[in-house]
Amino acid sequence: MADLPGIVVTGASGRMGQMLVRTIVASGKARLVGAVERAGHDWVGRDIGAAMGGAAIGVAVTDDPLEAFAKAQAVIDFTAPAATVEFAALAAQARAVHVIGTTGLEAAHLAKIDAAARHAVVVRAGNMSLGVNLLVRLTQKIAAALDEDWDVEIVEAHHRMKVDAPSGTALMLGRAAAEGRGVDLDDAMDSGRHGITGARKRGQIGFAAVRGGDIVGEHDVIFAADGERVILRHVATDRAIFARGALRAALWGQGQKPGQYDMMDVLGL
Ligand SMILES: NC(=O)c1ccc[n+]([C@@H]2O[C@H](COP(=O)([O-])OP(=O)(O)OC[C@H]3O[C@@H](n4cnc5c(N)ncnc54)[C@H](O)[C@@H]3O)[C@@H](O)[C@H]2O)c1
Ligand SMILES: O=C(O)C1=N[C@H](C(=O)O)CCC1
Repeated sequence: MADLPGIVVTGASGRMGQMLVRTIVASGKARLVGAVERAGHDWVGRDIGAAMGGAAIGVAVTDDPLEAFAKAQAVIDFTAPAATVEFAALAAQARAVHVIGTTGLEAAHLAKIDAAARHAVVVRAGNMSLGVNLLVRLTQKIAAALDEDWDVEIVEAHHRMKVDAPSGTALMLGRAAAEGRGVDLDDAMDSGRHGITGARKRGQIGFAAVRGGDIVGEHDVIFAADGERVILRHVATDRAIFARGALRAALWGQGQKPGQYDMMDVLGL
């Protein structure tokens, strides 16, 4: 047991944080050695198992990430952009693999993560599920096979608490479609249409976001031409798919060279 890689979960009280704690503890492949929450959170100081409403598991929630990371071989981080940037520097300092599931990261955040990845292994993906990563590959292949007579639209739906749009997954799918077409997503992207938009421009990749209820995550990639449509769809019904992917990434990252990786590397897709 003591030989198993030790993992710290950040944002441990969150929707994904709690799912990760359960997944790691049940896995038999890793040990939970730390649970981090933001300073002032009322779970700080409590046993994470008890705080989640179950039996105590001997890991107290802390607001001191560096102290927690120093004991770990990996950090799994599904929090928020500002926190993830801070954790990237600290995980690199502790030489722990940093698995980043946080979405909504902008260029300035990504630059700091790149800097951390010069010293440590970082695995980052907007979606850690096997199904979505397969869908990304399929999207790229279909986009490469079809010309711009086929309009690409990405429609995503998530729960009412989600704070970023388009979703990280939608951006992965959009990037895959752009790559397949040999264009830059920044040039082709059309997101958040409203008002008198004018007709759709040829070659655009459109994004639309639905937010409501407890939707875990749904993504359609629509290729629409005159007279026919091809629709690729992924429906997540359980956050465990993301947590399993993240744990797999944390284990895969052990012994890899410093650098930035994604779930395609982990899954060998
Ligand atoms: N990549 C994937 O597969 C995947 C899957 C699901 C969710 N996500 C992303 O993961 C992130 C979290 O999603 P969620 O639904 O769990 O959100 P959530 O709001 O339920 O949880 C986020 C947690 O992070 C904590 N946090 C924020 N700042 C912190 C800090 N400085 N230190 C420690 N903890 C801090 C919050 O207190 C909260 O408990 C989002 O960006 C979401 O889009 C990614
Ligand atoms: O619940 C979320 O938030 C999710 N975020 C990721 C995204 O932005 O694509 C993955 C799906 C769930």
